[in-house]
Amino acid sequence: MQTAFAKYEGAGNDFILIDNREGGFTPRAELIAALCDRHFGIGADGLMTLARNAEIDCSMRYYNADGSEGEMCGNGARCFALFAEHRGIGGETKFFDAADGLHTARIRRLKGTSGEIELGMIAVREIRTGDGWWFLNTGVPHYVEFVDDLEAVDVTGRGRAIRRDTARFPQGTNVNFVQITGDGTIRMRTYERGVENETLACGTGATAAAIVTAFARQPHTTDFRITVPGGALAVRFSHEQGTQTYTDIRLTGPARRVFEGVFDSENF
Ligand SMILES: N[C@H](CCC[C@H](N)C(=O)O)C(=O)O
Repeated sequence: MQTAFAKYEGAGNDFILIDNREGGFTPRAELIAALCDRHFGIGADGLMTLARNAEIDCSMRYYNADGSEGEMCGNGARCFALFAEHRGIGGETKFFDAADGLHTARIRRLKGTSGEIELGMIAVREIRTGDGWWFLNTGVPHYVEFVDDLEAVDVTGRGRAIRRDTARFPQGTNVNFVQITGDGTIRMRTYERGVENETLACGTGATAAAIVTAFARQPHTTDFRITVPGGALAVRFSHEQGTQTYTDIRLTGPARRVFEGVFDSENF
């Protein structure tokens, strides 16, 4: 069967988007893994489907490059909102759900096939702390550790070991290494669960890193600029001092359509 797709990226985190309003695409794990393969497929960190929703603009479902389902993807959801815009779905603010709950995304700027998208994230109400690490859920699980020299970190090696530490993190975890560069400015690198490698950016990871930086190091800062290998993201939120609750979390950053095409599932 022939299926139309579009390829998007957000700060170098790249995705295959499928408009599945007619329901013709069945998201089988092996097919998704084959499509995301960078040598034998289209190549992507993940795949998202857009489906109808009777109450809001549409529904997003996210699958990692290995075919596993993730509850949420911050960069993916910004690309998803731009994809919805390109398909004429919803207004300037899009309302959609992902497996972690309801989201809004505001299209802040459009230029050619690119845009700047501000995405509402689910609230964070709990941060676990261990010896030199923090763990929280910003839609998917994230481990955060501060480092002095980001370039020197073996992100893949250390990321893989922490990701597989199911005694501490039963559902596995994404792993973020964060270097603080100033008040409200950080740099980070992420090892992604489900991609099983370092990626160029991670939106839920940037959100987790900003919140942990505020929680552990900069209690009065609520607005962060985050530099990642693939670009820059911004995160801001509301916070009541002395609590672990972070609400009105907004992730802002770029999204871009790179190309469109058609694949034949029989070839995969
Ligand atoms: N790249 C994504 C995260 C994908 C989540 C996935 N790696 C998982 O934990 O299942 C982001 O921008 O937030």
